[in-house]
Amino acid sequence: MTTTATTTATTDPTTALDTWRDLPAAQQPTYPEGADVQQVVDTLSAMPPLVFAGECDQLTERLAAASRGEAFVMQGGDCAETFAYATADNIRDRVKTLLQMAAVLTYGASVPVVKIGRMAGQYTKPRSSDVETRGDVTLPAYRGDMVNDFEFTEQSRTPDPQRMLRGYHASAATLNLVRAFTAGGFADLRHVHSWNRGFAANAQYARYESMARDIDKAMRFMTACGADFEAMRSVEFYASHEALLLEYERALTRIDHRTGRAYDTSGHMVWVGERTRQLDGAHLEFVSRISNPVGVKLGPKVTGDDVMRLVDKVDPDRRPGRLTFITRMGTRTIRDALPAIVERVRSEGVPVVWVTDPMHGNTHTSSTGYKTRDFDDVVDEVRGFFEVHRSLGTVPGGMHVELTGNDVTECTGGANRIDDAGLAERYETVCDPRLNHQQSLELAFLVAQMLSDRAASEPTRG
Ligand SMILES: O=C[C@H](O)[C@H](O)COP(=O)(O)O
Ligand SMILES: C=C(OP(=O)(O)O)C(=O)O
Ligand SMILES: [Mn+2]
Repeated sequence: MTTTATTTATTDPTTALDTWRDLPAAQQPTYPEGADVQQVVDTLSAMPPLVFAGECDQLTERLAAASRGEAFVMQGGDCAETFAYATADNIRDRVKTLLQMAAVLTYGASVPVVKIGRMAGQYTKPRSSDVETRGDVTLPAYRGDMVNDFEFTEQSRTPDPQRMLRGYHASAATLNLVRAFTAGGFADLRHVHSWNRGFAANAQYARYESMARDIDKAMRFMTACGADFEAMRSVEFYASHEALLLEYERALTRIDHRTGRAYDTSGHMVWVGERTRQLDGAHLEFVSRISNPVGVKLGPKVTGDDVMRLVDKVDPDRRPGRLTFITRMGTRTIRDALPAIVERVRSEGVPVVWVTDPMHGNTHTSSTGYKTRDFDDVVDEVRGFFEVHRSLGTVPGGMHVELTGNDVTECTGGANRIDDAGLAERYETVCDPRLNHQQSLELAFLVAQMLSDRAASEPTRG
C-alpha cells in the first residue's frame, strides 16, 4: 500500500471528476436534439452503487499479486452484452465457462487465478465507423445496447439516453446472479472439476485427457490430505467493462466515505480501449481520477514513450495492481512489437500487470463474409506473449478473452473444427466474434500447458 496521496485524493475529488469534460471524448454517442441526458444522469447519480470501494481495493491487491507472478488473471466475456441475452441461463453458462477455465489455469499456473468477468456493464462499443450501410440504407453504427439497438432501423439505431438506465438495471441483475452463483455453491471446485472431466472425456478433446487426469489425481491428493473443500465452495469473482460512455461512468462514480477517494462503482475494474486512449483525451483523464484498478488496451503501434506517458497519467504513484496493460497486437506482430514496451516499463521499474488479449489483433473477414477470428491465431498470440515474457524474464500476468458459454459458431478452428461455411450455423454476436464454450475450454487447457511449462522451469515458490 502506498502512503502517498494519489491524484484521486486531491482536495476536491468531486470537481476533479469532471475535468474530462474540457477534453475531447472519442466514440461518444450523438443524441438527438432534445434528448434529456441530464435527467438520466441525475437518476443514475441517485442509484445505489453496483460494486463497493472495498471490493475494488481487494481486486487491486489481487492484481498486484499478478504483477509479481503470484497470481494469474483470467478476464473474459462477451464483446458486447445485450439486454435480451442477460438471462439466467446465459449468465450461468458464461460464469460456468470462466470457472472451468480458471480451474484448469490454476492447475497449470500453480498460483491463484483472479477471475474477472467482462460482464455486468459491457454494454457500449467503440466503432471503426460512425455509420453502417446495408444495401442503399445508411444508419448510425450500433454502439452497444446502452446507446442504441442492433436492429437495423432508423428508430432503433438512434441513440437514446434512457438506455443508460436499462444498462444499469441489466448490470445490477447480472451482478446479483453472478454473486449468487459464485457465493452459493455453484462454484464448488468439485463441481467445476467434474464439468472439466466431462469436457476432456469427449473423443475430440482426447489430447487434454492426460491433464484432466492429472488434475483428478491432484484433487484426490488434496482430499487425502484433508483439504477443506467446503471452504472452497465460493470464489471471488469481479466484474469489468470498457469505460467508454463517460456520462454513465461519471454518474456511477461515488466518493468513498472511508477514504475520501472516488470509485467508479459501475464495475470493479474498468479499462480504456485502443480507440480512446489518447493521452490528452477525456477517457484517460476520467480514469486517472478514480481509484479502481484500471486497464488500458495497447495495440501494435504503441511506443515505449507512449506507455510511459500512460503510466504517468494513470498511475503516477506506481501503485501495484492499479494499472493493467492489455496488449492486443495480433499473432503476426506480438513477437516484434511487445518486447520493446515490456522492456521499457521494466527498466522504469513500473509494477504493471501484463495481460494478453489474443482476440482484437486477429480479426478478419471470412470467405463467407463473417467477421471472425481463427482459434489457432488466438492460441499463437498467447504463445507469443509467453515467449516474449520468458525471454525478458518478466511476468505474463493473465489473459483477456471474448467468449460465451453458448455453442455459437463465430470463431473458426478448434478441435471441433468450425470452418468458414460453418460460421453461418449460429453466428449471434452483435459485435466481435467470441470463442464458444468448447473453444474457451480448449484454450484454457492449452494455456495451462504453457503455464505449467513455465512453472516447471522456475524455482519452487514458497
Ligand atoms: O470490440 C471492439 C470494437 O468495438 C470492434 O472491434 C470494432 O469493430 P468494427 O471495426 O466492426 O467497428
Ligand atoms: C473494443 C475492444 O477492444 P480494443 O479497444 O482493444 O479494440 C474490446 O475489447 O471489445
Ligand atoms: Mn471486441
